[in-house]
Amino acid sequence: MRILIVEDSKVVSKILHHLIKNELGCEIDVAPSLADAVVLLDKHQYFIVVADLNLPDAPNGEIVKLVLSTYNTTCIVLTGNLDALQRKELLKLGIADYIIKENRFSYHYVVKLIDRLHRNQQVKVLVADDSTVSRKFIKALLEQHLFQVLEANDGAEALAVLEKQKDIQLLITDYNMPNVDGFELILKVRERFNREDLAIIGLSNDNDESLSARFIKNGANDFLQKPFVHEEFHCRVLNTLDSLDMIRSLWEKANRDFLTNAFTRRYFFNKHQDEHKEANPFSIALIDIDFFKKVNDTHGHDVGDQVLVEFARRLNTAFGQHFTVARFGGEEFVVAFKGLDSQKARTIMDKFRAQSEAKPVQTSCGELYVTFSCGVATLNQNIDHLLQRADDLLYKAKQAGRNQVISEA
Ligand SMILES: Nc1nc2c(ncn2[C@@H]2O[C@H](COP(=O)(O)OP(=O)(O)OP(=O)(O)O)[C@@H](O)[C@H]2O)c(=O)[nH]1
Repeated sequence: MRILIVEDSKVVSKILHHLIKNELGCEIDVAPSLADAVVLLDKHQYFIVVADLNLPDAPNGEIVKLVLSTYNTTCIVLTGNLDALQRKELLKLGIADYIIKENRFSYHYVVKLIDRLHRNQQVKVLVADDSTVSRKFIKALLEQHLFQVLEANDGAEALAVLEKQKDIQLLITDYNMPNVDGFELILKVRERFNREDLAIIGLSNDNDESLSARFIKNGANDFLQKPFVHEEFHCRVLNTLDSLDMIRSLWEKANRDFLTNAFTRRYFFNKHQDEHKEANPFSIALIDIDFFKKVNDTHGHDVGDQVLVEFARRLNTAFGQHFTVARFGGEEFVVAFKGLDSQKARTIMDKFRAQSEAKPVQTSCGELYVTFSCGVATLNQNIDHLLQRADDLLYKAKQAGRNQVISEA
């Protein structure tokens, strides 16, 4: 990504250049005037132009129109002050945002906004509203912030879109809609999508004061009363997505092992604790790398870590798409084979064992050949009992000489 700063104050452009470079590491050009900016805009494709409204050769914000219309590039406006009329005109032109140069937080906000806009390109937002005018208006605002926008005419259509496109991160829904209204929609959506999967902002032009609290109590992350101003809309969307990122990162920390990125023991139990209540066969393979202590003792802990990372990667590549792969601790992993009996699970595990044994792990100390032992058991009581049986079988595999998979008869 390449950014252009158009700013005649050397101090301001230096601060911005420093912050953007440090935090985003992207390429940055600086133009002190409109004429210099045109030369650079003709030469490069910019992701964002951060432009000062008052330039020596363009004192009335001419740069903004030029960037938006001639170069079709997203523009963030920097200004010392802004009156109500100027603000209205800038928003009408379709700038991403304006920032008043007040203090150091203003410059940090610019950096945060550029980063957000960059990430927004991958973020899908669904707008559910039966009013075409309102939907198109919200869509235009979201597109100024570079989101991928999908539309639904009512709650039922929104549910169908969410069902098809599982990677939508934000739903913005109106309250009054035919078929399925905003409340019903949120309730149905929350049955299927957790807060770490999907954020929701409710909207309404209804005068009912209790509406915002009702929306939030029913599972929305935020609520906006119509009509709203551009800036408030953008701030709410930004905040909501920031908290979604935060929730996701906390979730990852709790459920993914830091070293190998495999799921944690905690995730495994949360997901499979109640498996015995379902009728399907359910097997687990408990896996333990052979003589792993020797790897550490001979080559050092770092090389041991490299082996663990590669081993987890192999397990994930082989099974991760359909089954749960978790690190139970140390050099012990588990694969939950939902839908497979122990014979089937043993067969595919043994195939994986043979492939893994034949392929050396590349480490900083060279190639290392690693084997593992494994016990496979099928659920007939509860998950703790199942793990105990798999552990007994794993012990048998170790006793029988290692590098083998033993399952229940
Ligand atoms: N590098 C590294 N080593 C770990 C980690 N967690 C546990 N270990 C080491 O894994 C080793 C496990 O050793 P043991 O339980 O004796 O098992 P083993 O050497 O694999 O022997 P068998 O299981 O009997 O084949 C210990 O040396 C632990 O210190 C880790 O995150 N990184």
